This record gives sequence, structure tokens and C-alpha cells, in this order.
Amino acid sequence: MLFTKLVRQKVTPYWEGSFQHPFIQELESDNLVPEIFRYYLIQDQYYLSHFSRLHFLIAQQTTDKAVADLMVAEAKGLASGELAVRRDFFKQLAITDKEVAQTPVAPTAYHYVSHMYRQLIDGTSNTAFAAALPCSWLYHEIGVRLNQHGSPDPLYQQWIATYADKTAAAQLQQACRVINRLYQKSSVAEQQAMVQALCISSQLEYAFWQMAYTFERWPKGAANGSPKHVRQR
Ligand SMILES: Cc1ncc(C[n+]2csc(CCO)c2C)c(N)n1
Repeated sequence: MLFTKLVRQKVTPYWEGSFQHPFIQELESDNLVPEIFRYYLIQDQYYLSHFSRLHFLIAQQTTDKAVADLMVAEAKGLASGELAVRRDFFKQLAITDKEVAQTPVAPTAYHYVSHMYRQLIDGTSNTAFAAALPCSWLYHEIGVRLNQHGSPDPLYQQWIATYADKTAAAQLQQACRVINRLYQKSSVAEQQAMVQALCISSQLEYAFWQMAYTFERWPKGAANGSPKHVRQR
């Protein structure tokens, strides 16, 4: 079976979770509290800057020319596309460089970025590619779904339109073609690692909405007296 067909079935619960998450639902209906979107953008800035570096690193590590070309094109496209759109958002929301620098990275953003880098040490350039794929793929599906109605808020609509874009679709199709070819010629162990890397990223994409929605922070430990250690079932 094609890699993309196999994993699309496996990630359905997490992607459905993303589609149904209040962050996405409220972004579409214009009820999303601006502070939540702000927190998302700041955390996502951390994510995007590492995502771009990761693509250059995959390009260095791979021996496959098509992968190297794709990675460099994506990293460059990111600089002129998504990061440029974000600069405009930051201006509209008056998010300063100082505020970004002073906001600690949240655990989930840190986890997600670490998961992708880890592939370059513990995995291969193929598993790193697989870990990075839900990023453009899930967001494109979200963009297409949300663009059917659009959001009444011009800022949220601009966010949606970035991902519903036709250029994004063409680049995604090309990435899927390349990864399907890599999967076919990989060993069974590497194939399994590629599936796992993509599934973990899909769960972390889902967790990313919740991170923003709850203003997730690191545990404080005993900083404010005795911490409560509650067992969860
Ligand atoms: C957590 C998180 N996941 C995915 C994206 C979307 N995204 C990031 S880079 C890129 C271009 C793909 O090469 C796209 C679509 C995001 N912004 N934040």
C-alpha cells in the first residue's frame, strides 16, 4: 500500500481531533479569544523557525537529490510564504520581538520540535521527512475545509487562506510522491519508523491546539510551596 494511503488511515483519529478542536471550530466561527490566537502565533514562531532549519538539515543528510531539492524549496518557500504572512499578523496584533523573546516555549511546542530533530539522530532523513509531513498536509486539509465557509474575522480568514492555497497543494502532492517512492525502497524497519514518526507528529499537531487553548506552561514544581501530586486514571 502507498505510504500516504496507509498513514492517512492511521492518523484519522488525531486529524479528526484537530478538525473538531475548539481552537479550529472557534477560529471558523470567529469566537476564538484573541489572546489564544496570540499565544498560538508566538509558540508557532518557535516551531516555524526550527521547521525551516530542519529542512536544511534533512537536505544535508539525504543522499536522494529529489528530497534535497524539495527540502531546500520548502525551507525557502517558508521564508517568503508563511513566515512573511506571520510578520504581517504580528504587526496587526502588535506582537513585538521582545514579547516573543520573553515568552517561554511551551512544553508541547518544545516536544514537537524535539521529536522532529530526534529523527536526524535516532532515525534517518526518511523518518525526519515523515515527521515533517503532517505539518503541510494537515494544515492543507484544515485550510480547504475551513475555506468552504470562511471566517468572518479577516485575520482568521487570512490564516485559513494561507493553507487552502493552490501552491501549497502542488507542493504537498510533490512531497507525497517523493515520500511514497522512498517508503517503497526502505527496509521494513525503516518503513515502520516512518509510520511511527508521522503518527507522533499527528498527535503533537493535535496537542498543539490544546497547548494554545489552555496557555500551556511548564510545571512549577515546588516553587509555590508543596506541589500537589495527583494520580490520574
Ligand atoms: C504546529 C504547526 N504545524 C503546521 C504548520 C503549517 N506549516 C508550517 S510550515 C508549512 C509549509 C510547509 O512546508 C506549513 C503549512 C504550522 N504553522 N504550525
